[in-house]
Amino acid sequence: MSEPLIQLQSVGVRFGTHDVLRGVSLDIFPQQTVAFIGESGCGKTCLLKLVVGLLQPTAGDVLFQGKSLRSLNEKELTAMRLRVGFLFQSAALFDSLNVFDNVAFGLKAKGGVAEADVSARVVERLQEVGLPDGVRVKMPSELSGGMRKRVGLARALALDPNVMLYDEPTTGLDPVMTDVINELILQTRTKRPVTSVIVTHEMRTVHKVADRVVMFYPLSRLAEGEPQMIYDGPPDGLATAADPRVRQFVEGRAGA
Ligand SMILES: Nc1ncnc2c1ncn2[C@@H]1O[C@H](COP(=O)(O)OP(=O)(O)OP(=O)(O)O)[C@@H](O)[C@H]1O
Repeated sequence: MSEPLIQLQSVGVRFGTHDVLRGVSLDIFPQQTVAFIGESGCGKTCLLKLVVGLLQPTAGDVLFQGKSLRSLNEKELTAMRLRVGFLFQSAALFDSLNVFDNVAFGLKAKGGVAEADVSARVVERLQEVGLPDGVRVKMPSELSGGMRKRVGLARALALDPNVMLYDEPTTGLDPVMTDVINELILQTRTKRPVTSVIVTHEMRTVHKVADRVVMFYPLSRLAEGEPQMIYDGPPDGLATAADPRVRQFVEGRAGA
């Protein structure tokens, strides 16, 4: 197997006296699509933030291509982040910019791309996520939730990222739009050699797009020393997982 792209080594995260993650070790390999699942508050979003250095671990280390994020200076960290696309739950568009400028934002900020090339790239990405041409001049407030998600995805893809991070990409969408976004996530990974990490509550999304699932358990409900990762395997192994907490979760039953 190739070298891991992202490595978490005995990572811990604590806010004040509140321990959120403890002793999490995980290797993510190039072109994997990994889904992080687990009940609310178990630290999934913190894990995404750790991967791009938006959150510093209070213990252990996070490595990107074998290099500790701690060892990167601000310039190197920025260069690394430019290789990572995000799609947040709210799509996080700039409300004062139209769709074109939202999608172009990263390209312009990065610099060194000719105006005509920026335009061509924006048009291409909007087409890729299935948005009609006319959407370019619309403001985010004029768009439906599903369209905002698509614009968010187009924006994330504009920089041709090596890594895509999705934080609950289908939460709050109707079943049809959920399917559209799942398809787009799939399409994104079949079109390019991208490594994806998806935080989601939606089992349909897990089954449709992930090739690996990691389930986390809230530290507050674990005994000292018990591992926080309670499943690491393919989606089709979830229903028959040895750990009853995993089966309970995927069946949507409340745990103990
Ligand atoms: N900046 C912060 N300061 C203090 N506490 C924080 C901070 N960020 C996260 N937390 C706490 O860490 C815990 C885990 O948060 P996180 O958002 O990673 O959970 P999650 O598993 O993604 O939850 P959800 O599924 O509800 O989004 C929560 O208890 C949260 O309140």
